[in-house]
Order: sequence, then C-alpha cells, then structure tokens
Amino acid sequence: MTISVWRYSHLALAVSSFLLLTLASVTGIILAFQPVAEKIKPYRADSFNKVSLAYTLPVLRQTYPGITELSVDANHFVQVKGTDAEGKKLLAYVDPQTGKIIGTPGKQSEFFQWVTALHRSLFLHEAGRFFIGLTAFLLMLITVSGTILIIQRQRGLKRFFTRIARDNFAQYYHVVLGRLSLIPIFIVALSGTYLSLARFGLIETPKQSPKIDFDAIRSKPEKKAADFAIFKETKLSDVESVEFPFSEDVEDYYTLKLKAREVAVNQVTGEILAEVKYPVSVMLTNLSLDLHTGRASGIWAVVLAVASANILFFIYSGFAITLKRRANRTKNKYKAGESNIIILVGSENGNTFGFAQAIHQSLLKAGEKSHITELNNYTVFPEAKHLIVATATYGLGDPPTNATKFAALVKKHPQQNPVHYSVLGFGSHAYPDFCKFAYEVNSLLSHQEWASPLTDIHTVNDRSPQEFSLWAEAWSQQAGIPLNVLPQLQNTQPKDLDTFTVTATTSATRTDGTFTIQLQGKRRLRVNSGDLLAIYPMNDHRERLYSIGLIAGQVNLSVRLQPDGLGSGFLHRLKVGEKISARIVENKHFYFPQEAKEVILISNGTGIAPFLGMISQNTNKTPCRLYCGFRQRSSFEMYESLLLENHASGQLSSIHTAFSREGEKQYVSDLIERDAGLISAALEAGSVLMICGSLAMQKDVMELLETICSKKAGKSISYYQSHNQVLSDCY
Ligand SMILES: Cc1cc2nc3c(=O)[nH]c(=O)nc-3n(C[C@H](O)[C@H](O)[C@H](O)COP(=O)(O)O)c2cc1C
Repeated sequence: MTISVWRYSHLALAVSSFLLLTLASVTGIILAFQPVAEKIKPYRADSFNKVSLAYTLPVLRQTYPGITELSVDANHFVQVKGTDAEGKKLLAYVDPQTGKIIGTPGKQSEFFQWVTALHRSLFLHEAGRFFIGLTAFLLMLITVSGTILIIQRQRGLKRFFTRIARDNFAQYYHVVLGRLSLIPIFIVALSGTYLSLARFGLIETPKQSPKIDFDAIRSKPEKKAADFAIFKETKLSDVESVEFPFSEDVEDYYTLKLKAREVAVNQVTGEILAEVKYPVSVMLTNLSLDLHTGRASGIWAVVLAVASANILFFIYSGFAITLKRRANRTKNKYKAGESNIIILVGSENGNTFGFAQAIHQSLLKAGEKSHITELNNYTVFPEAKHLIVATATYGLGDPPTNATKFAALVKKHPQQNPVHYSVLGFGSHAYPDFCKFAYEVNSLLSHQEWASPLTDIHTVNDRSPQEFSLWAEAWSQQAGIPLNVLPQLQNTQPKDLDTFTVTATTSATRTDGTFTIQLQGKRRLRVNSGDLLAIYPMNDHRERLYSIGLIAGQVNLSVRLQPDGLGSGFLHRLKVGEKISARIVENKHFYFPQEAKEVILISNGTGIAPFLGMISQNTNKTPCRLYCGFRQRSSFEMYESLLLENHASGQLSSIHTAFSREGEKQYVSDLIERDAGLISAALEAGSVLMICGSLAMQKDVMELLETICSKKAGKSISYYQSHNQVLSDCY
C-alpha cells in the first residue's frame, strides 16, 4: 500500500511538472557550459588564497592612481575600474601581484543571456519566475519521493546501493541513474527553490551598509596601506569588491565588501570605521547561486550538466515505465458475472498483464467466455469454472499493488460453485523470495472448499517464454481447452531439435503399463536430471514433455502408457536403434540442490524418473532419502537394482516404499505422516524437499506438510517454498 502512495505521488509530481522541468533541464545543460567557458579564459589570478589586500591594494593604487574599484569574481578574475594614467576609462583584468593588465572584460554572450532569461523566467517576468520556482520545488519533492521508492525497492536504507535486478531498460536505468544523481539533483532543486523564495522576498536578504560616525574619524597615527591590519588579514579569496576612497580626504574611506561582511576602513590610519555582518540568508543566497549555477567550480558545473541530462532521461524513462504499466489494460468482451474462465492478474509493471492477455486472447479465440481483471477485483464469479491467477511478486515477497486485497477478498467472497484453479507465478531468482506471493495465493486457494487445483503451481523466472508455455501446456491438457499462448513457440514447426537414438527400452508389461526408455543424444548436450525432454510425436506443434533422469550420460524416461496417449504411445512404439527428434527444455528450478544438509525425494509412479538420475549423479553423497509410491511392487522392481546399488555406494541414504494396491495398501503420504517429525526438523535445518509425480499426490503431500510444519515448526509450507526448500514438478 505504502509503495503505491509514494509511487502515485512521484508520478503526479512528475506529470504536473514535466514540461517546465524539460525546459529547465535543457536550458540548465546549456547554461552549465557558461562557467566552463568562462573558466578556461586566461585571466585567473594565481595564489588567490595567499595574496592579501595589504600587498595588492598599494600595487594597484600606485599603478593606477585613478582606480575606483577592484572586484573579484567567481572565476578568480581580478577586475579594476577607474581611469588610467592618461585619464582614459580603465576596465581590465589584472594580475593582482603585479598590477599588469592581462585582459579586457568582454560583453556577456547574447546567447547565454537569452538562455538565462528563459531558464529564470520563461521571458514572462515575475509570473515566469514563479512557475520556475514552483518547478524547482516540485523537483525537490520528486527527488524525495524517488528516494523513498528506491529505499522501499531495495528493502532498506542499508541496501540502498546494493545490486539492482535488471528488469527492463527504462526501469533499470531510472533507478541506477536515480541513485547516482540524487544528491546533485536535490541540490539543484533546493538551491533553485531557495533563490526563488529569496527573489520573491519570502526570505529576507537585507544588505545594509556600515554606518560611519564621521565625528570620530581620526587622522593619526598615519600608516601605510601595506601595514593596515585589516588588509593584512584579508586574502583576495575573501573579497567580493573593494571601493577605493574618492579623494585623499580622511573622511573618504575604503569599503571592503567581503564574503561575510562589509567593512569601512580609514584610509589614513587603517582603523575599521564600521562594519556590518551579512545575515545568514545573504550567505545562503550566495551559496545557492554557487551551487545552482556552478559558477564557483568547473567540475561542479559539469556535474550539474550531467544531472540535468539525467532529469531528461528520468522524464523519458518515467513515462516509458508508466505507459508499460498501463499497457495491456483492455476492455473485456464478457462481464465477470457471465464468464466461465476468470483470469486474475497481479502485476506492478504490466509484464504479467502481457502474459495474461495472451492467455485471455487465446481463450476468446477458442470460443471461451474469458474475463481478465486484477486480483484486487476478486469477487463472486457465479459462472466461473476456472480461475487462473497470474501474479508477480514484489518487495519482500509481497503482492503487487493491485493484489494487496486479494487474501481478504477470498475470505470474504467464497465462490458458490466448485472452481478449478491454477496459479502461475512470475518472479525472478534475483530476489530471495522467489514467487513467494504466488505460493501464498496457491496455498490460500488450496484451503478454500470450493477450489480444486487443475495444475501444479508453475513459476516463470525472468518472464521465460518456455516456462510460460510449460504452464500453458499443462493447463490446456488438464482443462481440455486449447491454449495457444505463444504462437511463435507452439504453432510453428519445432526448431533446433536434436537427434536421439533409442539405446534401450522395456515393454509395458507391468500391470500399470509403466515402461522405461533410454536415449542417447547425437552430440554432447547440456542436460541435467530434472530437465524435460520435449518430443513431437506428430511432427507438428503438439509437444509432449517428460522428466529426464540422466544416468551414465543417457537420457532416461519413465513413461506410463496411456490409452490413446499421443506421447506415451509414440515412445512405446520405438525400437532400439531408432532415431527421434526432440529437444531438451531446461528446468533449472527442479535440479538437485548443489548445497543442502539433506535432500528428501518424494515421488509416485513415473515421477521417480528424474530422481533416479539425481541419485546416480549424487557423487558428493549428500544425505538423501527417497520416499516413493507405486501401485504394485512389480513397478518398483524395475528400479530396485539401481536404487540398491546407489544405496550401497552411499549416494542414497534410505529408501521408503509404499504400494497402494498391495500389502498394507499405503500411499506415499502415509510414509510422510509416519516420518512427520523427521521431515519437519529436516526442513528447519535447511534441507530441501523435492516432489515429482501426480498432482493429486502432490496436493495430499502439501496439505500434510502444511499441517506438519505449522504444528511442529509454527511455519506455513509456503515459507519453505519461498526459500527454495520445497521444489515440485508434478503433472
Ligand atoms: C522492486 C522489485 C521487487 C521484486 N521482488 C521480487 C521478489 O521478491 N520475488 C520474486 O520472485 N520476484 C521479484 N521481482 C521480480 C518481478 O516479480 C518480475 O520481474 C515480474 O515479472 C514483474 O511482473 P510485472 O511487470 O507484471 O509487475 C521484483 C521486481 C522488482 C522490480
């Protein structure tokens, strides 16, 4: 909720000021070149911080008896005014140590004058100045709200400068450059605001002249200017200007305008006749001018130019982000109340909407009454048969802004009819709480009486189209509704296929019709146990996926022959030596963990396939327990010798079997219940639990684990899921 308040404020401020901000930034970039151009002129005084007035003033007065004023500007150029020895007008830059003329001040560039006027007042005098001042103030607020958004995004001030996950170009650089130019932009905004307030008299900047008591002026003791204490202690770097006495009359005096005060000095005795200290507001005005214009430092002027250019980029990227967020919000053809399929979307930046739209459009094309809306619009859907939740995760595993009310709404509005649900989580492994919110949604729905899962929860890392299509395939198969979400992936002839040769196969002689098949890739392939083999039985877009167990470099599949099964029938007909075209689909989320205290493998039926490979590859001998369920003992026997071999070599710590149609008639969940204490303690200690097999088995096991974990460890199973301790690949 808070993220949205700041986000909307940030956006509202940006929208209300972007035109003037663009103008101020463009002119700001141009004006930043002015001090740089000035500073490269060769009039700069050396030893500026060392030379005192006691040295310079006598030299200048001797060289130019008609001198009336000396001034020092931000570029460290020393300028003299008055008349020269021949009585002609004197206006020149001089070397303060020798008095030698080193240049003549030129006229200010008309171009810079024009740009300055535009930058300050839009050529609209006071009204323009007001709008520019307001823009500076809004920029200050934008900077503050932006900082808070970055702190929230980075989950705290301490992590402010830690790595940023790259989302998309505009978003990534909006944050990266925002962090870098935050301080200069804030300074520009603050100093601009201050100067405007001072200009409009809302901050008083009175500059009074020293009041001199002429009756008290003394003409003794006479001293040389070089011996005046005030001249000795005043360096050129402190001076803004010095007005010379008009005549030699003792009542005429030096006026020193310094950085912090104005001093009147007796020209005969060197006494201080009077002085006025400037109020803090005047000093702040000077400081603001230095900071806002970059006149005091060429490097700072360049920083200001870069910061102004960044503002332009922020305007562009900010709008790009907003437009992306708003994209894909289409009107529905069918109302929520009349639709059979409801797609609920949780999205912060619009990407998830893009995927959800693909589902929606495909369903509409297939003649389904589909309705798409945000998770926060959840209500009773009287005609719904399917609920598809596609949601991203944000913050500390939090819901996106448009999904924050979902949990409360689900409790408030139970559906009146049974509804199948399927959750598709979008997230990124760059964040520690991968797809946590999607897991929470899945867990929440699994507890609703009216809800039954149609598919296992699927996650999509970094918007992987392949992972997305895996979900689409699973959903489509279960629902019996065609779903062509990615025509480029699914409708075209499969590309980049590899050739595999059948090296062994067992016939489906088991009563449950299970068989195994071994394939050897023609070339060395990047494949791991847990990856999927995609086959195309009809050589068209119809793809079937099987979990791979990699044993001795060979792809091993366990398949149950289904009546009229497209994929299983195709594989079953293959003979040793035959070749097929297929491709490996990476399934990284279901790899045997590199580091884990212990790994607990739970499977039923052919779900054992990837585990056979993982155990065979467990040469590090990570403690590993296998719980596997089959209908009959005979189904287990085809894996038994391999498992016993691995057990003997220490790659498998223990084997626990359950047979549902023989002996004690147990399910794998009965074994989990039996070892509840052990499993809960293992999860608490950081072990990883992997589940592969049927969705029904997964549902039972997950429900059981939920009860076990909340009873024994006081935690929901979604806690372990979001910490990658519960991995599942069910179908
Ligand atoms: C600030 C921020 C925080 C994120 N936090 C998480 C997170 O905790 N867990 C996760 O899996 N993904 C996280 N993500 C990744 C997004 O969920 C992912 O990029 C998603 O595809 C964005 O979808 P959307 O554009 O629809 O919002 C985060 C992304 C951002 C920008």
